[in-house]
Amino acid sequence: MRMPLLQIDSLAAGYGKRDILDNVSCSLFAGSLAYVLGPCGAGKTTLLMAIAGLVRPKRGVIRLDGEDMRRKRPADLLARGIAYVPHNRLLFSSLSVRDNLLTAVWRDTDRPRIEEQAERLGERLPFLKACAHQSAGRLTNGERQLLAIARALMSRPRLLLLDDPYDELMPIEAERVAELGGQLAQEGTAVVIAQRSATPAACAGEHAYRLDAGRLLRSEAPAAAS
Ligand SMILES: Nc1ncnc2c1ncn2[C@@H]1O[C@H](COP(=O)(O)OP(=O)(O)OP(=O)(O)O)[C@@H](O)[C@H]1O
Repeated sequence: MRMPLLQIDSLAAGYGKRDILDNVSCSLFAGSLAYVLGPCGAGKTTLLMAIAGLVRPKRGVIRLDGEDMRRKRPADLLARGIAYVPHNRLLFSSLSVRDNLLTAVWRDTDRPRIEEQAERLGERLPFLKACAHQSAGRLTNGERQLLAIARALMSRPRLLLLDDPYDELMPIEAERVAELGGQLAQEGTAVVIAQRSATPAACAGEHAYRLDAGRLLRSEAPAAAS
């Protein structure tokens, strides 16, 4: 039987004594695109951060390729293929586009591989090359979001977690981000997109979950692009 890339069983997580996630279970296969929907404060960020090792689970198990990830540090999880793109993108506005991309590189020991990946991303997202020496602060919101995703892709993740990626984007920018998520999934990356509600940028036919009072429920597929 095919093993899920990510398997979450009975996960509880939160802050201090307060549980935000309660008994969350789901699984995700390589090459799938999943949406986690929920209103402000539902716990979407908490869930993605727990998967990325940035919030410690209180109970339950998170497995990657069947291996328990609970005690792994965020850097280990990154090395194992989990990349998280935060809600506010966390770019360095005064640094160039290229330098923002290279902030993803922790060790400079494999320069040809780093250059090769930066080149590949530049072919996929031409503005990365065209604006390489421009400061990230001068990019549009859509470009900033794509740069944040490209930075995460520098580590060639198998699981990409996008936290509210369509926030403050114009519809055409949101479509480009959605298109990139779809392409990555088709190429074999598992992509999770957390957002407040189904939007036109979210495509039909994908896995959709809803966070409700700390529980993760299967939801109707988000509306088709219009
Ligand atoms: N570091 C923290 N310490 C304490 N409480 C927190 C912390 N981070 C988030 N919370 C609380 O946890 C709850 C869930 O927050 P979370 O950011 O996971 O929700 P969300 O669904 O991502 O919301 P949004 O759509 O606004 O980003 C909220 O009540 C929030 O106030």
